[in-house]
Amino acid sequence: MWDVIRSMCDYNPRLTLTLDLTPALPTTLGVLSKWAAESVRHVFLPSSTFIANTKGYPVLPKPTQQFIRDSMIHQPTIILAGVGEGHHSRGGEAAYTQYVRHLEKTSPAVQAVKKEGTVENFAKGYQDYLQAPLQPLMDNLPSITYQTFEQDPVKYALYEEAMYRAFLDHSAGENLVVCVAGAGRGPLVARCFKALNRAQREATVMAVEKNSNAFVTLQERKHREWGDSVYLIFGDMRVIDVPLKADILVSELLGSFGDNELSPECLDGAMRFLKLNGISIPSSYTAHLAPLSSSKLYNEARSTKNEKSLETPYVVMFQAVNILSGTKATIDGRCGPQVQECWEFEHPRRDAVLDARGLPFTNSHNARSATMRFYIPHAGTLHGLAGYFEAVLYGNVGLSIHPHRKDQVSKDMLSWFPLFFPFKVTPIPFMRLKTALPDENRAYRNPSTFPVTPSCKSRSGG
Ligand SMILES: C[S@@+](CC[C@H](N)C(=O)[O-])C[C@H]1O[C@@H](n2cnc3c(N)ncnc32)[C@H](O)[C@@H]1O
Repeated sequence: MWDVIRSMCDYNPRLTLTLDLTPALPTTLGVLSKWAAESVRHVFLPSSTFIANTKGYPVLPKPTQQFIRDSMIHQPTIILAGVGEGHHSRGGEAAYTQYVRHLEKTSPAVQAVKKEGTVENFAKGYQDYLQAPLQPLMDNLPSITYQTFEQDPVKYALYEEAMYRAFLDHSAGENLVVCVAGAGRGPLVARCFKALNRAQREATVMAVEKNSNAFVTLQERKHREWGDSVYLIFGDMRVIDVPLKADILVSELLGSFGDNELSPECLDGAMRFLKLNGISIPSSYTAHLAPLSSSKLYNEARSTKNEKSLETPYVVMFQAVNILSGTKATIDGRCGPQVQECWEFEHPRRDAVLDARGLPFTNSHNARSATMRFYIPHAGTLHGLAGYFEAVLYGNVGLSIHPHRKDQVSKDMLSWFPLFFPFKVTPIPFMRLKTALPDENRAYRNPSTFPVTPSCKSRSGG
């Protein structure tokens, strides 16, 4: 019914919902998650929905408690009714209000926003805010963007750990050569020296950067901090030459969807800097997708009035969204898990065919496509896809924004929000239980078969 009304109103952003919690909630909470993707402004909560606890105070049944806690992230107005009707011996207006406040305070989502150092706290004010992804190859990033990157302690700690472990895998007497490709203002160079110090290894470090503004900071840091232990090389890694071949190439050219800041293309050029048995940090990265319902994000994408606004991905800190797919793969193997991997890039490419300069002849090896089949357990409307990435830096040290694995791999990492790929076609309603994505929504790189073309400003709330 809601879908019919909002479709008739052409998704007018002034249309909002009030949920009436008078009837008992369904026992399967998955059915309710769809409301997370809608503009629920009010929740109507009559005293008759409450039950009495052992001391006679009004409390809510467990499923309703969880639903209210989850909904608190959207800051709905809770309308209490019938609080003077004497349904509970220890009732009264204050008891009901205090209980609702308690649910708000103990809501994990609200607590995460209040806790310093969490992504949710860092992203305050950026929830569901659409940003164009960065294009660090085409654009020279301003200093303020590098400053935002550098606020992420987790990313740099993991890079340091990866370098440290890679250094330990070389013997102490070796004079290593490390190349930091795309060094920005130098945070990875600084971490490289920390890792060398921890591992008690010696290395010559080269830092390559094509952004003249960032290069000035590198020069200043060389002068003040690093001295002759660093060679600074200005230019595009796809064309320049470096004085030494490296054992380890360190880069951070990753986008929220893995390759969308053109890491594969840039690293193809930089592989010339590596010794035959040299390694890359990261060694690989994968892109992941899930079907997404969010009338808020869909409306935001449409509202820019730009013809291409529904043909471009956006970096977004998701809040009012619902992933439509089921959390597990189906037993018969027909449908994969809730979030599925679509493709991978590895560095260095062992199978590469290269020209005399060590560069690939074409870029066709970086083209990717994928077909995925998702299990959709509950009816809902598909507005687009959620995109995530994971990267292996070295060994079992990695980076991840995959919703199920990020906390194990790189908890509280701030650098990347997910991507939202809106669908240009009218939102697709799923009425049946088992549905796969329609065929025309498969290919990522081909604008004619996929309503989204990758354009690459910001990766997170910066
Ligand atoms: C995402 S930033 C990371 C910077 C830095 N490593 C950090 O972690 O703060 C990527 C950097 O790579 C540089 N870059 C991108 N493509 C490049 C290329 N082809 N050659 C040289 N530098 C490049 C950009 O200018 C930018 O400074």
